[in-house]
Amino acid sequence: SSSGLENQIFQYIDLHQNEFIQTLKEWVAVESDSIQPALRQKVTRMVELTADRLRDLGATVELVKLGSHKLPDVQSLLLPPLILAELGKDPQKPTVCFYGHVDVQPAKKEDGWKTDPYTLTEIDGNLYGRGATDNKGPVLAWINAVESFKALKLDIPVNLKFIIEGMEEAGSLGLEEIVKKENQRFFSDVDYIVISDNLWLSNRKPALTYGTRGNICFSVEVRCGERDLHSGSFGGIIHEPMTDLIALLDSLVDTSGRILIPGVYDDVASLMEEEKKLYEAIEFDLEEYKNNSGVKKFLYDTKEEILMHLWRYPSLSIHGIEGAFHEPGIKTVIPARVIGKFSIRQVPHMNISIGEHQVIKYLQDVFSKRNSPNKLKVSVPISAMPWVADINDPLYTAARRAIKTVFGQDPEMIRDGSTIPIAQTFQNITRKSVMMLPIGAADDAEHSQKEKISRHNYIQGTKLFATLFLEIAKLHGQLQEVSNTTTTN
Ligand SMILES: NCC(=O)N[C@@H](Cc1c[nH]cn1)C(=O)O
Ligand SMILES: [Zn+2]
Ligand SMILES: [Zn+2]
Repeated sequence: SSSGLENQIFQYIDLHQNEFIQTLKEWVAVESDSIQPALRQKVTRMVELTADRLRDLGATVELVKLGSHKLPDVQSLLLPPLILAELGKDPQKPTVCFYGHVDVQPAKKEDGWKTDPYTLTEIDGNLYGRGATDNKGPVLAWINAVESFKALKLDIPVNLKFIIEGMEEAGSLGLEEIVKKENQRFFSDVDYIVISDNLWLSNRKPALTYGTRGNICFSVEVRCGERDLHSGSFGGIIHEPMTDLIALLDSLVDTSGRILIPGVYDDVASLMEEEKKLYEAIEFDLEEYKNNSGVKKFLYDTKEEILMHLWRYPSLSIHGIEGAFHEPGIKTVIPARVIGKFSIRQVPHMNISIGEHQVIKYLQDVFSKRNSPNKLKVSVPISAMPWVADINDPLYTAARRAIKTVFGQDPEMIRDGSTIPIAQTFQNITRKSVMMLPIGAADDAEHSQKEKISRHNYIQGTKLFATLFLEIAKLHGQLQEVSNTTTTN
């Protein structure tokens, strides 16, 4: 149950919920899509808007330049700056660093959105819009929590640091380098790192996340010449790039979802009895999860198989083909150059460079059997490692307590099938405790056409973060007591 202090904060948050939603609306309105080069300025604008908000809280904000990156067919493109901010520097208090991103996946009304993706629209208690849950809503919930302490003139019981980026959806370009560079400075006094960039496993039951899959993204280019050709004039007499590419893509997975690339499963951690029991104990409504997807049948029928194939086995997804004619109507063309995009979600203990080599070799072998004179080029634009944390870390204890206070129930301890590129880097480089504390529900449709966060989750999520500050402070007090006792004995 909540304390008097918590009740005071919760009341403030409830009373100001429409203002919090208004700010989310303003943030969603910025088309901060980090994938499409033409929208890069909007990402930078979004980062600046976030920096303004942090300054309003009284934080010291540094905008770190990340340089530029090279995209195929595009002159080098400026990366949006990275926000490093801090609020409070009391040596008696623990320091919590929040990581989030304010860039979004691409979205167009024509993709099948019922509402304009960049106009946050409330329908039946749900706030629809691109970035509502991934990740603008959670970033703002954290900021709202801080703002609530400030507005009530309450002492924030922890020092806060913020690392907010604008390139997460494009693989967190430039971020790893900064984490390494800042390890002895920005991160030196950080005790805990909290990420809130994933979803619960259920539409209603809160969760705490201790692992994510990694990802290797591949681009496979097949080219026959410099320009597209008329299929009447050349169809039937040339090796078509698209035919080669479709054959290559079709050779990657079988109908049961098994990846066909030799060696891919070699390093996957073996399944121990104890781990198996973990999946059996998890509360997971398969029907609800299926309904959320809108898909009638999954590749597996049991909860245990589904969870294992989301969290502890790799998967291969084909995302798209650049250069293919995709508009409505018929265009009788043979595209000269097509680029297939797919990715492999990696799990412990798979290795990125081994995975890259296995895939490149396999594609070259399949291609060489086709006797095609076309040019094949395989590249790896981005990759990220899987991450698994120790759930016995005190940070998880604090979060469990905060969840119990706000939601009245214990969280489901989960892993996530998606990727937070920087999670493992944070853990490896800084050696600090890293935790993912989601506030979005399983039906939030991240990356999809009906992305949303519910009003309830956004507001309760704000309360959760405020409570987490208090729980971490309590925990730190206890930890100090323990270490004092140890030294005096
Ligand atoms: N909400 C986290 C998220 O969606 N992350 C992306 C990151 C990524 C991975 N590969 C390319 N981008 C995800 O797809 O998991
Ligand atoms: Zn995200
Ligand atoms: Zn995302």
